[in-house]
Formats: sequence, C-alpha cells, structure tokens
Amino acid sequence: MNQEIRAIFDSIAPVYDQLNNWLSLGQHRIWKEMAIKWSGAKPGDTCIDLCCGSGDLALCLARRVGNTGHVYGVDFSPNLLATAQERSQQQYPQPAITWVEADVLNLPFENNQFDAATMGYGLRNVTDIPQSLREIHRVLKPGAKAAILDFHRPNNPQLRAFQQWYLNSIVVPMAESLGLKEQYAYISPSLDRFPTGDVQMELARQAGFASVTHYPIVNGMMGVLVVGKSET
Ligand SMILES: C/C(=C\Cc1cc(O)c2ccccc2c1O)CCC[C@H](C)CCC[C@H](C)CCCC(C)C
Ligand SMILES: C[S@@+](CC[C@H](N)C(=O)[O-])C[C@H]1O[C@@H](n2cnc3c(N)ncnc32)[C@H](O)[C@@H]1O
Repeated sequence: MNQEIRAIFDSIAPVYDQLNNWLSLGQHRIWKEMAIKWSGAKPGDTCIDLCCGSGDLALCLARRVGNTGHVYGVDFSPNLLATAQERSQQQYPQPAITWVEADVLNLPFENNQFDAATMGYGLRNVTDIPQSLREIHRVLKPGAKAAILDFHRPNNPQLRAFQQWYLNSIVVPMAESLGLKEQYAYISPSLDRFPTGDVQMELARQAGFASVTHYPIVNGMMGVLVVGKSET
C-alpha cells in the first residue's frame, strides 16, 4: 500500500506545483501559511515538515525560522524530493533545510527534537494515521506544537456537493489532460475515508497530545488539526 501511494506521488512530481496553483487559484499558499502560524514556529527554531513533497511548506517554514533556525523536510517520494531540492537550490540565500527521504511512520530522529512540526496534505495519505500521530508526538519537544493541514468534508450539504463536483468535474478532467487521471481521481475517495475533525482530535488525544483543536477553513472544505505535547 505504501508503495502504491509513493508511486502516485512520484508520477505527479513534474506537474504537482503547477496543478495545485491552478486548481486552488493560488489559495493553497495561504492555507499553508495558516498552518505555519498555528504550529508556533519562530525564528531560531528547529522544525520538521512531514510529507514535504515538493517543499512548499518547508520553504515557507525556513523563511519563518530564519538563518538561526533549521528545517527538516521529510518525504518518501524521491521525485518530489528532487523537485524540493532544486527549488531550494534556486533560492538566495540558501534556506537552512535538510531534505530527508524517509517514511513518516518510522522517523529517523531522536525523541524530543523539534520545536514545531507541520504536515500538509500528508495525514490523509499515510497508511496508519494513529502511528503517524504517535511519531509526531515522539519527535516534538515537550510544549511544542504540530499543525496538520488537509482536505475536510464540510457539514453543509451544498458545500460538500460543491467540493465533490470540483474534485470530480474540474480536478480530474484537468489532470486527465496531462495523463494523470487515476492519480487525481484518488483524492475524492481518500477524502471519503478520512476521519472528520472531531475524530482526528480523538486520535490525537490517544496518540498522547495534551492539547488538540481542529480548525475548519475554506468553509470546512479544508481543516487544520493543531496538536500540542504537554510541558512535562
Ligand atoms: C495543495 C492541495 C492538494 C495537494 C494534493 C493532495 C493530495 O492528496 C493529492 C493526491 C493525489 C494527487 C494530487 C494530490 C494533491 O495535489 C490543495 C489544492 C488543490 C486542490 C485540488 C484544490 C481543491 C479545491 C477545493 C475542493 C475547493 C477550493 C475552492 C476555491 C478554488 C478556492
Ligand atoms: C499531497 S502530497 C503533499 C505535499 C506537500 N506537503 C504539499 O502540501 O504540497 C502528500 C505527500 O505525502 C507523501 N507521503 C505519503 N505517505 C508518506 C509516508 N508514509 N512517508 C513519507 N511521505 C509520505 C507523498 O510522497 C507526498 O509527497
């Protein structure tokens, strides 16, 4: 299953950023900035961006922590990581980012290492959500927070219908024109299976987080789960 997910993301790497910009009308950057703000990351911090893909969130996070901080971007797709690396090499000054090819369900980091964590559109794609939350909890320092951005199913039936129409009738045909129909057709069923905000909060409590809040954004079509590790 992990290999199928990795194959999906490896194959969309060449068009990934362009399609996200078009399909969200550029809005995904704003949603990612909200996640960074809610993660509590600040200048000088050591942060981790999980499921970093082509590096969008990690690059913004690196701007936030500045040259006294450091960001680790972790993903298991070599093709998306290569894009991330290229993007960071094109920047001046070079952002303080280390790109790490690894499985977020088994992070190659010690306990209590990070001041903040972010994850954009990753939790819906991992094969074991409770294990992913436990790993985030393990690597965060006491008192640190993580902000986890993803799609969400709105309660309002009209908005849910709009979201399904947009995913099936705009996103999939546009991807089909680039030969990537199957890959983008995967988003809608993965969202159907994805736990809603209140269930995500319960899973985060079970993973050990002391504070948990789910913020619906974009009229509930997206959400940010903000979780904090206890001080002690
Ligand atoms: C950055 C975004 C999605 C990333 C993403 C996540 C996945 O799980 C995928 C799985 C398989 C293939 C690709 C992806 C993938 O790219 C979010 C923005 C892109 C969305 C496709 C746009 C969805 C928009 C909302 C349903 C409605 C927005 C209304 C308005 C246009 C603001
Ligand atoms: C939709 S992309 C999100 C990329 C980026 N965070 C963004 O917001 O644009 C999901 C990413 O999760 C990665 N991913 C999924 N499961 C993973 C796992 N178990 N370990 C590491 N990366 C994983 C995929 O390779 C892909 O890059």
